[in-house]
Amino acid sequence: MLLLISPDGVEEALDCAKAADHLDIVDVKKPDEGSLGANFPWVIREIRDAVPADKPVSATVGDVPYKPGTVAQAALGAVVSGATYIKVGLYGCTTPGQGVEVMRAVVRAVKDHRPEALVVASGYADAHRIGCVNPLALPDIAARSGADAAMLDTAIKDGSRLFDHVPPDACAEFVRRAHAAGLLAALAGSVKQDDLGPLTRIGTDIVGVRGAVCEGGDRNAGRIRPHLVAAFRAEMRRRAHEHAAGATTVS
Ligand SMILES: O=C[C@H](O)COP(=O)(O)O
Repeated sequence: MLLLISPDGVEEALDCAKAADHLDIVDVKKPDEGSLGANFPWVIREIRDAVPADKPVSATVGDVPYKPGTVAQAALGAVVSGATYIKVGLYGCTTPGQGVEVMRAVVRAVKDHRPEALVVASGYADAHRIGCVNPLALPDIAARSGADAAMLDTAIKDGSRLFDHVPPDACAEFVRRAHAAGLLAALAGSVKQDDLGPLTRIGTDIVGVRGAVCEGGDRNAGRIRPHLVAAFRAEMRRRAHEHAAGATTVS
């Protein structure tokens, strides 16, 4: 499982760079503009320059409306600025068809510019609270649009967590559908160390985290701390070994 960490700007990205050995993807966002709030192009560029070259930079394009043209242009902005994972939160899409339309436009805009960039279609585990597309529809939306990964995060950051809205069995089904379509499965949403057991067991490819690696577990007032990133990674390793040992015992 890869670890994606979301700093809110250059200063936190520098702290991520100090913990670079313990993380896999640096995800640029602007949390005060929403769960998948988009940051400025120059911030993406600065962060790209600040983190080691072998660490991919991801950028969120926003909690986007159902406006394929607008979103495609924003996605191009993110990839031109140096991001190689482009994440789109389908906030304003109420049907899978709308999600596919937006994501097809994004995939074309991104891949015309940089074919090897990865496009991530993200939905929300708490979709029922905001009226957007069902979380389990995301793998199909991603597959039909030519995206590379399906993701879930929470839209409302009020302390409720991924598993409060989409329990582990349903997340397992999400991962199964993503893998069946040849996609990566990414999960996030106030994930804590305690969630790493189930996330590992169900075969999650990427776990996205912010609050759990901020001081005080506070994604808004706390800052990302390298030692918390290291501790989170250590727990990921422990869970991975435990899971591998269990699999060996069973087989
Ligand atoms: O993409 C990951 C998100 O930023 C997760 O943030 P969170 O762990 O504070 O919910």
